[in-house]
Amino acid sequence: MRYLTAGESHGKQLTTIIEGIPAQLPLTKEDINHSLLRRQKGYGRGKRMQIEKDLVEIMSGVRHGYTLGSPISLVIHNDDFKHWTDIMGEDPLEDNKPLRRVVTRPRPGHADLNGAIKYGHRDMRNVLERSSARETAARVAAGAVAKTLLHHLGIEICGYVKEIGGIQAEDMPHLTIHERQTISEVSPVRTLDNIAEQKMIDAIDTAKREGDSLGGVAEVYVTGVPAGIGSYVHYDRKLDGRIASAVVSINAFKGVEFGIGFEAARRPGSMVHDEIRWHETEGYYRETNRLGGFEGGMTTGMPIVVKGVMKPIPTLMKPLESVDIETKEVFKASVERSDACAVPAAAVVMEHVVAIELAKAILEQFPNDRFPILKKAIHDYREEIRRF
Ligand SMILES: Cc1cc2nc3c(=O)[nH]c(=O)nc-3n(C[C@H](O)[C@H](O)[C@H](O)COP(=O)(O)O)c2cc1C
Ligand SMILES: C=C(O[C@@H]1CC(C(=O)O)=C[C@@H](OP(=O)(O)O)[C@H]1O)C(=O)O
Repeated sequence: MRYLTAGESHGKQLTTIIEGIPAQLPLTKEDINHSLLRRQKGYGRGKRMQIEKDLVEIMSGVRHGYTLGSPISLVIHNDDFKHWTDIMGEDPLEDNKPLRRVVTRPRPGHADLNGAIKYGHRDMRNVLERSSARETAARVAAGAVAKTLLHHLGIEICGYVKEIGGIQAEDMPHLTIHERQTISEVSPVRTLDNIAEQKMIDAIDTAKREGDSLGGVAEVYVTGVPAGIGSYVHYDRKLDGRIASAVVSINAFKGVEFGIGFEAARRPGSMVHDEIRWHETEGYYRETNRLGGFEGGMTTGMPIVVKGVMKPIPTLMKPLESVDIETKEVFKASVERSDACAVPAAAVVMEHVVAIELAKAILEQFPNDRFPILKKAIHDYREEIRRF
Protein backbone atom coordinates (compact mmCIF):
# COMPACT_ATOMS: atom_id res chain seq x y z
CA MET A 1 0.00 0.00 0.00
CA ARG A 2 1.24 3.49 -0.80
CA TYR A 3 -0.35 6.90 -1.05
CA LEU A 4 0.26 10.41 -2.27
CA THR A 5 -1.44 13.69 -1.48
CA ALA A 6 -1.66 16.85 -3.56
CA GLY A 7 -3.14 20.29 -3.02
CA GLU A 8 -2.40 23.77 -1.76
CA SER A 9 -3.88 25.15 1.44
CA HIS A 10 -5.94 27.84 -0.32
CA GLY A 11 -6.18 26.06 -3.68
CA LYS A 12 -9.26 24.36 -5.03
CA GLN A 13 -8.97 21.00 -3.33
CA LEU A 14 -6.86 18.35 -1.64
CA THR A 15 -6.43 15.04 -3.44
CA THR A 16 -5.34 11.69 -2.04
CA ILE A 17 -4.54 8.59 -4.11
CA ILE A 18 -4.15 5.28 -2.31
CA GLU A 19 -2.84 2.22 -4.07
CA GLY A 20 -2.75 -1.37 -2.82
CA ILE A 21 -5.90 -1.63 -0.71
CA PRO A 22 -7.31 -5.10 -1.43
CA ALA A 23 -10.69 -5.55 -3.10
CA GLN A 24 -13.87 -6.29 -1.14
CA LEU A 25 -13.07 -4.19 1.93
CA PRO A 26 -16.26 -2.47 3.16
CA LEU A 27 -15.66 1.30 2.86
CA THR A 28 -18.04 4.27 2.85
CA LYS A 29 -17.49 8.00 2.77
CA GLU A 30 -18.94 8.16 6.30
CA ASP A 31 -15.89 6.18 7.54
CA ILE A 32 -13.67 8.93 6.15
CA ASN A 33 -15.84 11.91 7.07
CA HIS A 34 -15.95 10.83 10.69
CA SER A 35 -12.15 11.08 10.83
CA LEU A 36 -12.07 14.40 8.96
CA LEU A 37 -14.58 15.92 11.36
CA ARG A 38 -12.55 14.77 14.36
CA ARG A 39 -9.42 16.41 12.91
CA GLN A 40 -11.24 19.71 12.42
CA LYS A 41 -12.49 19.93 15.97
CA GLY A 42 -10.40 20.64 19.04
CA TYR A 43 -10.03 23.61 21.36
CA GLY A 44 -7.52 26.26 20.28
CA ARG A 45 -8.01 26.27 16.55
CA GLY A 46 -8.38 29.52 14.61
CA LYS A 47 -10.92 31.02 12.20
CA ARG A 48 -9.97 28.87 9.19
CA MET A 49 -11.63 25.85 10.74
CA GLN A 50 -14.92 27.77 10.88
CA ILE A 51 -14.72 28.27 7.11
CA GLU A 52 -13.90 24.68 6.13
CA LYS A 53 -16.35 21.81 6.23
CA ASP A 54 -14.14 18.85 5.38
CA LEU A 55 -16.22 16.29 3.51
CA VAL A 56 -14.70 13.69 1.23
CA GLU A 57 -15.75 12.81 -2.28
CA ILE A 58 -14.74 9.29 -3.27
CA MET A 59 -13.75 9.68 -6.92
CA SER A 60 -12.64 6.12 -7.70
CA GLY A 61 -11.78 2.70 -6.36
CA VAL A 62 -15.01 2.12 -4.41
CA ARG A 63 -18.35 0.84 -5.67
CA HIS A 64 -21.52 0.21 -3.67
CA GLY A 65 -19.69 0.31 -0.36
CA TYR A 66 -16.76 -1.97 -1.24
CA THR A 67 -13.24 -1.35 -2.53
CA LEU A 68 -12.46 -2.57 -6.05
CA GLY A 69 -8.72 -3.19 -5.69
CA SER A 70 -8.07 -0.28 -8.07
CA PRO A 71 -6.56 3.05 -6.90
CA ILE A 72 -8.79 4.90 -4.46
CA SER A 73 -8.88 8.63 -5.13
CA LEU A 74 -10.34 11.03 -2.62
CA VAL A 75 -11.07 14.74 -2.86
CA ILE A 76 -11.65 17.31 -0.13
CA HIS A 77 -12.68 20.77 -1.35
CA ASN A 78 -11.19 23.90 0.24
CA ASP A 79 -14.17 26.14 1.00
CA ASP A 80 -11.71 29.01 1.61
CA PHE A 81 -10.65 28.90 -2.07
CA LYS A 82 -13.49 31.24 -3.03
CA HIS A 83 -11.72 33.99 -1.06
CA TRP A 84 -8.40 33.32 -2.82
CA THR A 85 -9.32 32.86 -6.49
CA ASP A 86 -7.28 35.88 -7.69
CA ILE A 87 -4.23 34.83 -5.66
CA MET A 88 -4.39 31.06 -6.27
CA GLY A 89 -5.48 31.00 -9.96
CA GLU A 90 -3.54 28.86 -12.47
CA ASP A 91 -3.58 31.29 -15.42
CA PRO A 92 -0.39 33.28 -16.17
CA LEU A 93 -0.44 36.83 -14.80
CA GLU A 94 -1.17 39.60 -17.24
CA ASP A 95 1.87 41.90 -17.61
CA ASN A 96 0.05 44.99 -16.45
CA LYS A 97 -1.61 43.25 -13.50
CA PRO A 98 0.95 42.46 -10.79
CA LEU A 99 0.03 39.91 -8.14
CA ARG A 100 -1.27 41.38 -4.92
CA ARG A 101 0.11 40.36 -1.53
CA VAL A 102 3.42 38.77 -2.60
CA VAL A 103 4.94 37.13 0.49
CA THR A 104 8.52 38.32 1.03
CA ARG A 105 8.60 38.02 4.82
CA PRO A 106 9.46 34.52 6.07
CA ARG A 107 7.85 33.39 9.32
CA PRO A 108 10.24 31.89 11.90
CA GLY A 109 9.44 28.22 12.49
CA HIS A 110 7.86 27.73 9.06
CA ALA A 111 9.15 26.27 5.79
CA ASP A 112 9.01 29.77 4.18
CA LEU A 113 12.68 30.77 3.98
CA ASN A 114 14.27 27.34 3.45
CA GLY A 115 11.64 26.47 0.85
CA ALA A 116 12.15 29.78 -0.99
CA ILE A 117 15.93 29.25 -1.06
CA LYS A 118 15.54 25.64 -2.19
CA TYR A 119 13.04 26.21 -5.04
CA GLY A 120 14.10 29.75 -5.93
CA HIS A 121 10.74 31.36 -5.12
CA ARG A 122 10.75 35.11 -4.46
CA ASP A 123 7.05 34.87 -3.49
CA MET A 124 6.97 32.61 -0.46
CA ARG A 125 3.28 31.88 -0.97
CA ASN A 126 4.62 29.28 -3.42
CA VAL A 127 6.11 27.50 -0.39
CA LEU A 128 3.66 28.09 2.41
CA GLU A 129 0.65 26.91 0.45
CA ARG A 130 1.97 23.36 0.33
CA SER A 131 3.94 23.30 3.57
CA SER A 132 0.76 24.22 5.48
CA ALA A 133 -0.75 21.60 7.76
CA ARG A 134 -3.89 21.82 5.64
CA GLU A 135 -2.28 18.83 3.90
CA THR A 136 -2.89 16.73 7.01
CA ALA A 137 -6.60 16.58 6.04
CA ALA A 138 -5.58 14.58 2.95
CA ARG A 139 -3.38 12.33 5.08
CA VAL A 140 -6.21 11.73 7.54
CA ALA A 141 -8.42 10.69 4.60
CA ALA A 142 -5.83 8.05 3.65
CA GLY A 143 -5.50 7.08 7.31
CA ALA A 144 -9.25 6.62 7.62
CA VAL A 145 -9.11 4.00 4.86
CA ALA A 146 -6.22 2.29 6.70
CA LYS A 147 -8.16 2.47 9.97
CA THR A 148 -11.20 0.86 8.33
CA LEU A 149 -9.03 -2.00 7.09
CA LEU A 150 -7.48 -2.45 10.55
CA HIS A 151 -10.90 -2.31 12.23
CA HIS A 152 -12.14 -5.19 10.07
CA LEU A 153 -9.05 -7.15 11.18
CA GLY A 154 -9.83 -6.57 14.89
CA ILE A 155 -7.22 -3.82 15.32
CA GLU A 156 -8.41 -0.64 17.05
CA ILE A 157 -6.53 2.63 17.31
CA CYS A 158 -7.06 5.84 19.22
CA GLY A 159 -5.17 9.16 19.45
CA TYR A 160 -5.57 11.62 22.32
CA VAL A 161 -3.74 14.43 24.09
CA LYS A 162 -1.30 13.73 26.93
CA GLU A 163 0.06 17.21 27.48
CA ILE A 164 -0.54 20.83 26.44
CA GLY A 165 1.73 23.70 27.47
CA GLY A 166 3.24 21.70 30.33
CA ILE A 167 -0.16 20.53 31.72
CA GLN A 168 0.10 16.75 31.86
CA ALA A 169 -2.79 14.29 31.75
CA GLU A 170 -2.63 11.37 34.17
CA ASP A 171 -1.87 7.95 32.72
CA MET A 172 -5.12 5.97 32.54
CA PRO A 173 -3.83 2.39 32.13
CA HIS A 174 -7.17 0.82 33.16
CA LEU A 175 -9.11 2.37 30.24
CA THR A 176 -10.09 0.06 27.39
CA ILE A 177 -9.55 1.10 23.79
CA HIS A 178 -13.29 1.75 23.39
CA GLU A 179 -13.36 3.94 26.51
CA ARG A 180 -10.36 5.85 25.13
CA GLN A 181 -12.12 6.35 21.80
CA THR A 182 -15.34 7.57 23.45
CA ILE A 183 -13.74 9.90 26.02
CA SER A 184 -11.32 11.50 23.57
CA GLU A 185 -14.18 12.13 21.18
CA VAL A 186 -16.18 14.21 23.66
CA SER A 187 -13.28 16.09 25.29
CA PRO A 188 -12.74 19.53 23.70
CA VAL A 189 -8.96 19.10 24.06
CA ARG A 190 -9.09 15.35 23.26
CA THR A 191 -7.68 14.23 26.58
CA LEU A 192 -8.73 11.28 28.72
CA ASP A 193 -8.13 13.15 32.00
CA ASN A 194 -11.09 15.40 32.81
CA ILE A 195 -9.20 17.21 35.59
CA ALA A 196 -6.31 18.15 33.31
CA GLU A 197 -8.84 19.06 30.60
CA GLN A 198 -9.97 22.34 32.20
CA LYS A 199 -6.37 23.31 33.00
CA MET A 200 -5.43 22.72 29.36
CA ILE A 201 -8.33 24.89 28.18
CA ASP A 202 -7.25 27.65 30.59
CA ALA A 203 -3.65 27.41 29.40
CA ILE A 204 -4.76 27.76 25.76
CA ASP A 205 -6.95 30.76 26.66
CA THR A 206 -4.04 32.44 28.47
CA ALA A 207 -1.63 31.80 25.60
CA LYS A 208 -4.17 33.20 23.13
CA ARG A 209 -4.78 36.31 25.26
CA GLU A 210 -1.04 36.89 25.35
CA GLY A 211 -0.66 36.46 21.58
CA ASP A 212 1.30 33.25 22.13
CA SER A 213 0.87 29.60 21.16
CA LEU A 214 1.23 26.19 22.82
CA GLY A 215 2.51 22.76 21.86
CA GLY A 216 2.23 19.46 23.64
CA VAL A 217 2.26 15.69 23.45
CA ALA A 218 -0.18 13.36 21.68
CA GLU A 219 -0.40 9.62 22.33
CA VAL A 220 -1.64 6.86 20.05
CA TYR A 221 -2.80 3.57 21.53
CA VAL A 222 -3.40 0.48 19.40
CA THR A 223 -4.87 -2.88 20.42
CA GLY A 224 -5.29 -6.18 18.59
CA VAL A 225 -2.02 -6.16 16.63
CA PRO A 226 -0.59 -9.70 16.64
CA ALA A 227 3.05 -10.30 17.60
CA GLY A 228 5.62 -10.33 14.83
CA ILE A 229 4.40 -7.52 12.55
CA GLY A 230 7.39 -5.64 11.11
CA SER A 231 10.85 -7.19 10.95
CA TYR A 232 14.32 -7.12 12.48
CA VAL A 233 16.14 -8.13 9.28
CA HIS A 234 16.58 -4.69 7.68
CA TYR A 235 16.59 -1.11 8.97
CA ASP A 236 13.76 -0.10 6.66
CA ARG A 237 11.51 -2.98 7.70
CA LYS A 238 11.58 -2.10 11.40
CA LEU A 239 8.01 -1.03 12.09
CA ASP A 240 8.84 1.19 15.07
CA GLY A 241 11.27 3.08 12.81
CA ARG A 242 8.61 3.54 10.15
CA ILE A 243 6.08 4.76 12.69
CA ALA A 244 8.65 7.19 14.14
CA SER A 245 9.30 8.59 10.67
CA ALA A 246 5.58 8.98 9.95
CA VAL A 247 4.99 10.78 13.26
CA VAL A 248 7.87 13.25 12.82
CA SER A 249 6.64 13.94 9.28
CA ILE A 250 3.50 15.59 10.73
CA ASN A 251 3.85 19.38 10.61
CA ALA A 252 5.37 20.74 13.84
CA PHE A 253 6.17 17.29 15.31
CA LYS A 254 9.68 17.13 16.74
CA GLY A 255 10.00 13.83 18.59
CA VAL A 256 8.66 10.35 19.24
CA GLU A 257 8.64 7.98 22.21
CA PHE A 258 7.54 4.34 22.45
CA GLY A 259 6.23 3.20 25.84
CA ILE A 260 8.24 4.86 28.63
CA GLY A 261 10.38 6.43 25.90
CA PHE A 262 13.15 8.80 27.06
CA GLU A 263 12.53 7.69 30.66
CA ALA A 264 14.33 4.44 29.69
CA ALA A 265 17.59 6.40 29.68
CA ARG A 266 17.21 7.06 33.41
CA ARG A 267 16.25 3.56 34.60
CA PRO A 268 18.23 0.34 35.08
CA GLY A 269 17.43 -2.48 32.63
CA SER A 270 15.39 -4.39 35.21
CA MET A 271 12.96 -1.44 35.31
CA VAL A 272 12.70 -1.14 31.54
CA HIS A 273 12.33 -4.57 29.93
CA ASP A 274 9.05 -6.45 30.09
CA GLU A 275 9.04 -9.99 31.51
CA ILE A 276 7.59 -12.67 29.25
CA ARG A 277 4.65 -14.82 30.41
CA TRP A 278 2.55 -17.54 28.82
CA HIS A 279 -1.16 -18.31 29.23
CA GLU A 280 -2.85 -21.52 28.13
CA THR A 281 -5.55 -19.86 26.05
CA GLU A 282 -3.97 -16.46 25.28
CA GLY A 283 -0.42 -17.57 24.47
CA TYR A 284 2.53 -15.25 25.15
CA TYR A 285 2.20 -11.84 26.77
CA ARG A 286 4.34 -9.36 28.74
CA GLU A 287 3.88 -8.70 32.44
CA THR A 288 4.36 -4.96 31.81
CA ASN A 289 4.38 -2.89 28.61
CA ARG A 290 7.15 -0.40 29.26
CA LEU A 291 8.53 -0.82 25.74
CA GLY A 292 5.18 0.18 24.23
CA GLY A 293 4.53 -2.92 22.14
CA PHE A 294 7.84 -3.19 20.21
CA GLU A 295 10.94 -5.37 20.48
CA GLY A 296 13.39 -5.74 17.61
CA GLY A 297 11.37 -3.62 15.20
CA MET A 298 8.42 -6.01 15.55
CA THR A 299 5.19 -5.90 17.50
CA THR A 300 5.05 -7.94 20.72
CA GLY A 301 1.27 -8.40 20.71
CA MET A 302 0.93 -5.93 23.60
CA PRO A 303 -0.82 -2.59 22.95
CA ILE A 304 1.28 -0.19 20.89
CA VAL A 305 1.81 3.02 22.85
CA VAL A 306 3.53 5.84 20.97
CA LYS A 307 3.85 9.51 21.83
CA GLY A 308 4.61 12.44 19.54
CA VAL A 309 5.87 15.87 20.60
CA MET A 310 4.40 18.91 18.86
CA LYS A 311 6.15 22.27 19.08
CA PRO A 312 4.01 25.38 19.67
CA ILE A 313 2.37 26.85 16.56
CA PRO A 314 5.00 29.14 14.95
CA THR A 315 2.64 31.94 13.84
CA LEU A 316 2.29 34.23 16.84
CA MET A 317 -0.02 37.19 17.33
CA LYS A 318 2.91 38.82 19.13
CA PRO A 319 5.27 37.96 16.29
CA LEU A 320 8.97 37.20 16.38
CA GLU A 321 11.44 39.17 14.31
CA SER A 322 12.46 38.12 10.81
CA VAL A 323 14.07 39.62 7.70
CA ASP A 324 12.30 40.72 4.49
CA ILE A 325 14.00 38.90 1.59
CA GLU A 326 13.64 41.94 -0.74
CA THR A 327 14.66 44.82 1.54
CA LYS A 328 16.73 42.76 4.03
CA GLU A 329 15.13 44.86 6.74
CA VAL A 330 14.12 43.41 10.09
CA PHE A 331 10.34 43.36 10.60
CA LYS A 332 7.72 41.99 12.93
CA ALA A 333 5.04 40.24 10.92
CA SER A 334 1.40 41.29 11.13
CA VAL A 335 -0.81 38.22 11.52
CA GLU A 336 -4.44 37.90 10.58
CA ARG A 337 -5.37 34.45 11.82
CA SER A 338 -3.78 31.26 13.15
CA ASP A 339 -4.39 28.38 15.50
CA ALA A 340 -3.19 29.04 19.08
CA CYS A 341 -2.89 25.31 19.80
CA ALA A 342 -3.46 22.42 17.40
CA VAL A 343 -2.37 19.50 19.59
CA PRO A 344 -5.98 18.15 19.84
CA ALA A 345 -6.24 18.11 16.03
CA ALA A 346 -2.71 16.78 15.64
CA ALA A 347 -3.51 13.82 17.93
CA VAL A 348 -6.08 12.78 15.32
CA VAL A 349 -3.53 13.23 12.53
CA MET A 350 -1.03 11.12 14.46
CA GLU A 351 -3.61 8.37 14.97
CA HIS A 352 -4.13 8.23 11.22
CA VAL A 353 -0.47 8.22 10.16
CA VAL A 354 0.20 5.39 12.62
CA ALA A 355 -2.78 3.51 11.13
CA ILE A 356 -1.25 3.92 7.66
CA GLU A 357 2.11 2.44 8.74
CA LEU A 358 0.39 -0.49 10.46
CA ALA A 359 -1.82 -1.20 7.46
CA LYS A 360 1.21 -1.02 5.14
CA ALA A 361 3.17 -3.49 7.28
CA ILE A 362 0.23 -5.91 7.47
CA LEU A 363 -0.35 -5.77 3.72
CA GLU A 364 3.35 -6.44 3.11
CA GLN A 365 3.33 -9.42 5.45
CA PHE A 366 0.01 -10.90 4.30
CA PRO A 367 -0.26 -9.74 0.69
CA ASN A 368 -3.56 -10.50 -0.97
CA ASP A 369 -5.74 -8.84 -3.56
CA ARG A 370 -8.91 -9.91 -1.75
CA PHE A 371 -9.75 -8.57 1.68
CA PRO A 372 -11.67 -11.69 2.91
CA ILE A 373 -8.59 -13.85 2.21
CA LEU A 374 -6.35 -11.37 4.05
CA LYS A 375 -8.78 -11.50 6.96
CA LYS A 376 -8.60 -15.29 7.05
CA ALA A 377 -4.79 -15.21 6.85
CA ILE A 378 -4.63 -12.90 9.87
CA HIS A 379 -7.10 -15.10 11.74
CA ASP A 380 -5.01 -18.21 11.01
CA TYR A 381 -1.80 -16.41 12.01
CA ARG A 382 -3.37 -15.37 15.33
CA GLU A 383 -4.40 -18.99 15.96
CA GLU A 384 -0.92 -20.23 15.10
CA ILE A 385 0.93 -17.84 17.38
CA ARG A 386 -1.48 -18.62 20.21
CA ARG A 387 -0.24 -22.23 20.03
CA PHE A 388 3.42 -21.35 19.31
C1 LIG B 1 -3.22 20.33 12.69
C2 LIG B 1 -2.16 21.39 12.58
C3 LIG B 1 -2.54 22.73 12.50
C4 LIG B 1 -1.58 23.72 12.39
N1 LIG B 1 -1.98 25.03 12.35
C5 LIG B 1 -1.06 26.02 12.23
C6 LIG B 1 -1.46 27.39 12.20
O1 LIG B 1 -2.65 27.73 12.26
N2 LIG B 1 -0.49 28.32 12.10
C7 LIG B 1 0.83 28.00 12.03
O2 LIG B 1 1.67 28.88 11.93
N3 LIG B 1 1.25 26.70 12.05
C8 LIG B 1 0.33 25.71 12.15
N4 LIG B 1 0.75 24.40 12.21
C9 LIG B 1 2.19 24.10 12.21
C10 LIG B 1 2.89 24.34 10.89
O3 LIG B 1 2.20 23.73 9.82
C11 LIG B 1 4.33 23.81 10.93
O4 LIG B 1 4.97 24.26 12.07
C12 LIG B 1 5.09 24.25 9.71
O5 LIG B 1 4.56 23.58 8.58
C13 LIG B 1 6.60 24.03 9.75
O6 LIG B 1 6.93 22.68 9.82
P1 LIG B 1 7.80 22.07 11.04
O7 LIG B 1 7.24 22.74 12.27
O8 LIG B 1 7.52 20.63 11.00
O9 LIG B 1 9.21 22.45 10.82
C14 LIG B 1 -0.19 23.38 12.35
C15 LIG B 1 0.18 22.03 12.42
C16 LIG B 1 -0.79 21.04 12.55
C17 LIG B 1 -0.37 19.59 12.63
C1 LIG C 1 -6.22 24.70 7.20
C2 LIG C 1 -5.79 23.96 8.21
O1 LIG C 1 -4.82 24.32 9.09
C3 LIG C 1 -4.07 25.46 8.80
C4 LIG C 1 -2.63 25.11 9.01
C5 LIG C 1 -1.78 26.31 8.95
C6 LIG C 1 -0.33 26.09 8.82
O2 LIG C 1 0.40 27.08 8.63
O3 LIG C 1 0.13 24.95 8.93
C7 LIG C 1 -2.31 27.59 9.05
C8 LIG C 1 -3.76 27.85 9.18
O4 LIG C 1 -4.32 28.13 7.91
P1 LIG C 1 -4.63 29.60 7.40
O5 LIG C 1 -3.29 30.22 7.16
O6 LIG C 1 -5.44 29.45 6.16
O7 LIG C 1 -5.38 30.29 8.51
C9 LIG C 1 -4.48 26.61 9.70
O8 LIG C 1 -5.85 26.81 9.67
C10 LIG C 1 -6.33 22.63 8.48
O9 LIG C 1 -5.87 22.03 9.47
O10 LIG C 1 -7.21 22.16 7.73
